[in-house]
Parts: sequence; C-alpha cells; structure tokens
Amino acid sequence: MESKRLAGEKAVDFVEEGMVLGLGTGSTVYFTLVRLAERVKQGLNIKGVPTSIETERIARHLGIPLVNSGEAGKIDVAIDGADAIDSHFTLIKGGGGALLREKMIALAADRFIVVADPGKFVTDLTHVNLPVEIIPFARELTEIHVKGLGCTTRLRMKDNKPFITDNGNFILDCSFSEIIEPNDLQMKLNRIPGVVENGLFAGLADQIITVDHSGKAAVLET
Ligand SMILES: O=C[C@H](O)[C@H](O)[C@H](O)COP(=O)(O)O
Repeated sequence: MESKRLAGEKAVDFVEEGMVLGLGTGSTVYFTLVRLAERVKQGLNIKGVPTSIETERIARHLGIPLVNSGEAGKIDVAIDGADAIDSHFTLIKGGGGALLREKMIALAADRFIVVADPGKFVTDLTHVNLPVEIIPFARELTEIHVKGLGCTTRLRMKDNKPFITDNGNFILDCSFSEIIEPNDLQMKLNRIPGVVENGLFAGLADQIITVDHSGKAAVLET
C-alpha cells in the first residue's frame, strides 16, 4: 500500500495550473486523487475527466472539479494505474473493469502517466489475465471467437452474477499461453463482433511512476 501511495502521489508533481486531467481508476490512482484534492484546496486550478463511475464518486467527494470530455475540449495528462507492465512498457489494464473508458481517455490525452507499485512489472504479459469487454448479447458466440485466438476465457462474476461494467457490458478474463505481438492481438480481438475493447495498452504510456529499491518514487520515461 505504501508503494501505491508513493507512486500515486508522485504523479501530481507533473500537474500544472489550468490542466485538464484524465483521472484513472483503482487503488493506486486513489492516492493521486487524494493528493490532487489537497492541491486543489490550496488553489490549484484543474479539471478532471473521470474514467469510471467509482472515480467520479471519489473525485466529487474529495472536491476535485470535473468536466465531461466534450466540455474539456482536450486532455493534457491522463494518470492511471496498471495490472501488468512488461519490459516494452506494454500494459494490461481492466482488473477493475474500467478498461474501455480508460483507453479512450489515455488515447485522447497529450501525455499518459502510469502509476504502479513494483509488483506490477512482469517478464511476460501472460502472467496476468487479459480483460476483454464484450456486449452481453450472444456472449457465448463472442467467447468462441475470442478462444479461437488461443486463450481460455472466464466470464467475470460478482456476487454470483456476471460483473457489469460502467457501460453495461460483460468482461471476459482471458488467459493466453503467449502474447508475442500485443498490437496484432488487440486488432484481432477488437475485430470480433461483440468485443467492445480489450485491456492491452501498447505504446501508450509516456511515463511510468513506480518505487525503486530504496523505497523512493522513481519516474521511468518510456
Ligand atoms: O480497471 C481498472 C484499471 O485498469 C486499474 O487501473 C488497474 O486495475 C490497476 O488498479 P490498482 O491500482 O488498484 O492496482
């Protein structure tokens, strides 16, 4: 938890007066939101675009001014967490189910900063399941096509019912035995009718903020 706090808080050093920020989702970004709210109380003028209903709720509670993407016009910096990061700084996201809005905001932002504790760094992306958001209609058909790309799939459940995303969709957690070309895999996944988006974020991260061996926040430029 201490690593998440250090990484999450450090991201706020890169926030400047007047910026529009993409506000990611999860337990690491939570610390970004808390620090950001302190700076807002001290007079910093920023606006946030939340990537999930949960982040919207927390940000409102903390008093961070929010806008939607239309009102924002542009997003200067998006700050978000990750479930896995490989040596090419390709990410897997969506452990909390927020991958679709997160990817839209990361792509729209001029700069994408990832905050992650050291446990998120993996030698191989297959160590983590890849979340894929699919529409509920005929989900068995979608699942057959997704499996055809070389994975096993599990429909994400919550309280004995399918987990429903903020967009009213399901999540398939996919276990691949190899992910050699993430960009190729994302394209193939997103071409399947019924797939809305996948949790692979390749070539998107500009900076990764983590914690080094001495326990201090470290900023990696990608
Ligand atoms: O859907 C959730 C997001 O992709 C999160 O950013 C990701 O799961 C990392 O979350 P945490 O910071 O809680 O490990």
